[in-house]
Amino acid sequence: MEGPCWMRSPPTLVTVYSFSEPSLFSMKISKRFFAFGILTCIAVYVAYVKWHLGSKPFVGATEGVAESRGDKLSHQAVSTDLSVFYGIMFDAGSTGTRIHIFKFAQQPRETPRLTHETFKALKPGLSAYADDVEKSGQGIKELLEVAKKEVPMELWKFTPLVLKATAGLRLLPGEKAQKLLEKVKEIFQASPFFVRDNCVSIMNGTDEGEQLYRGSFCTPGNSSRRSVGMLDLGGGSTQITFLPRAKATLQTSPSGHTTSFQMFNHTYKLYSYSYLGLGLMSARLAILGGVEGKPLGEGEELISPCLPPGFKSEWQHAEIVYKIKGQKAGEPLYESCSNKVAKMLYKKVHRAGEVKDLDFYIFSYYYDCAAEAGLIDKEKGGSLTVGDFEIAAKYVCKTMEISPGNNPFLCMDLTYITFLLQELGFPKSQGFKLARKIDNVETSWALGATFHYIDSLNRLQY
Ligand SMILES: O=c1[nH]cnc2c1ncn2[C@@H]1O[C@H](COP(=O)(O)OP(=O)(O)O)[C@@H](O)[C@H]1O
Ligand SMILES: [Ca+2]
Repeated sequence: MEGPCWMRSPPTLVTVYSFSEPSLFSMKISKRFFAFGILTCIAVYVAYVKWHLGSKPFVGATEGVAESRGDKLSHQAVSTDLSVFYGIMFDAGSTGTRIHIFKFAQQPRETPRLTHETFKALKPGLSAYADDVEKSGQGIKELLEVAKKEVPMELWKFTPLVLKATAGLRLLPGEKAQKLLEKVKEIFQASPFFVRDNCVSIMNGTDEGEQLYRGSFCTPGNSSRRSVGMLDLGGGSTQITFLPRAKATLQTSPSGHTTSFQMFNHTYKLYSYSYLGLGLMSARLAILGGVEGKPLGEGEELISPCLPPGFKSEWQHAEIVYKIKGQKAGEPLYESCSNKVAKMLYKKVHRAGEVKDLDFYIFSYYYDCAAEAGLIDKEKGGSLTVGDFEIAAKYVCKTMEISPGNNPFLCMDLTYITFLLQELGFPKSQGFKLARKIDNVETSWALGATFHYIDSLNRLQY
């Protein structure tokens, strides 16, 4: 990537006081002020030169080691002045907790570049421990061990450690979510990494989309292909984020659907919205007719036209086990399922007219379901249209009329995706790119959020 991944804010301006009618008193004062002013100017100048020439990422990382061994990317610019620093981001998602350890390299007078990512994921998500907070710490500690192995010991205390939670914790009662976050904070504070008071939080949905977008600028080698839009289908929520070309899109968007952020000294005005409860696992529950956080009564079961006829099983979601059942054979599965899905989605999603003219990347469960249905390669990803999802949904539902197969939810999931994409405003002919990794970096909001966090530390410093 040629351009900077984030821009440093200029040094703060210093207000200069002047005295128009000098008296003896004011002369004394002004002498003191003059001396003070000179000292202030020198301090500001030194800070500015340090900022401008050193261009170091943040106070802790100025101690970063000079890199001489290097990895693939840092070899391109081997220099004794190359400083290396790290950032650790925990993604506490609704279905799992993941650690992203980002390694950055920075040449003097240049902005930092991402050179490597280490990624590890654990299941279930943090929200699964809502009633057993003590147990939630085990996974976090395990993932921290990965960070200790990855980050050189001398950089631990300069490496920021952050956890951001998404839909799983958003859907929990506030008090339960808070207890889980406090437990994580306790573990973080006992760790050897750089931890601030705001190190754990629940991220709002618009931010989630924004950080995903921000991160797309920062993957290595991404100068030529700035993606225009992104769709993320998580377990609890789904996000749509794009950079509108038409002014009308921003003007006619419902409130809360737009945001703006600064990057490359430029303000980006984004359309970004997150639908809580429309992530794939939450959608399954809604399609089945269940209610989030509410167990079924004695002898109750959820009967769905999207499950294979005659199928009977149990399904666990957010620590609740539901008895589930398919309907009796009758109407073709795809038709009955699509009626149910259409009702579930009715008036829940805002249709932004412009999306049909833009290019979109789609991630997470869009990717997983497409791979499971054999529509794309599991490793390499690929390109698909809304129509491809529909054809696959029809095919999978048809085969389920005969046998449930390996994944009895696949008919429901593919039908849901087909309808969700159309509700969001995409025509059947719309093509999407599906990628799990771009240049060996996980496509997730974690990278953008790490840049943003380190940038905010920089701003605090100056
Ligand atoms: O870092 C990542 N890279 C690629 N896919 C990810 C990453 N993190 C989560 N996912 C995908 O996100 C989906 C699960 O969503 P998640 O648990 O994050 O729910 P949420 O975003 O609604 O809280 C799965 O399809 C999983 O493969
Ligand atoms: Ca997620």
